[in-house]
Amino acid sequence: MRLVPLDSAEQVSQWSARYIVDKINAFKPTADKPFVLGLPTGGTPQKTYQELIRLHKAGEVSFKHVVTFNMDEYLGLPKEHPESYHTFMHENLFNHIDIPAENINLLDGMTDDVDAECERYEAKIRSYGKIHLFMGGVGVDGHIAFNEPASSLSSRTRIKTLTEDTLIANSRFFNNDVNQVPKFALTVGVGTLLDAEEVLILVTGYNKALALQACVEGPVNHMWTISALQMHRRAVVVCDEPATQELKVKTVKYFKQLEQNVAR
Ligand SMILES: O=P(O)(O)OC[C@H]1O[C@](O)(CO)[C@@H](O)[C@@H]1O
Repeated sequence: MRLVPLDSAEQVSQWSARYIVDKINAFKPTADKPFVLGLPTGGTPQKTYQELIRLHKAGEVSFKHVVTFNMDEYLGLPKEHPESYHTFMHENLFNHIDIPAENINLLDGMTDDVDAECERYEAKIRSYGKIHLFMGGVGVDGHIAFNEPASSLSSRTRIKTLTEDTLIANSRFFNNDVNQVPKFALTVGVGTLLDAEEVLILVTGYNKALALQACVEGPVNHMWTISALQMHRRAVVVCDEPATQELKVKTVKYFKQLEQNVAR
């Protein structure tokens, strides 16, 4: 695992956007060989999306030959709902870049056949071979995508019941009313994430400190599904200073030294 400890959330967004842009450009994507990018929603990646838009407008990157797969979607929210992840992604990124509509993939939260929808999504990912880079965040309960505590670490795309922690955390997007937050979501599995060539996780804020500790220092454990990253050959975790609060001083120091020496 590569941990990149930065000072602020601002730096995390700049670092991650630059990382993604460099990956896309180094890949030299074409119509026949698109770059396949996995994407999250939530508060954490919003500034990264703003920075990606800025870099796109500055002519530093094109998304013409980028195919995206979002990691999850609430069950029962129509696409047009202001808090659907479909709306979030269009407002925060897709409407501002040159990605063709047909290259955008999101789970259908209004499906009447959950199993078929999840299988369709997995098959669509397989049709591209693999996801080259999957960006994500982490929940306060350590979830990666919506893989809540006790999710199988080899799970595939499926329906999950959201935990109380997640409902409370996400109620800020639903008038602070926990009853308005959908109770279920469709989400890629931990196994789906681990299949990506590379996983990039953004962790910001003191409320994510325990999740970061579980990710970096804890045992691989289905109660903190973010810890499954320890099984991945190319996992990059970028965090701000408040998120490191629960890490050992020695751990942070070591990873900072690695970043200075750029030998991993
Ligand atoms: O960034 P936030 O809003 O804290 O959300 C944490 C994570 O939970 C999710 O909303 C659920 O998948 C992710 O999209 C996000 O990375």
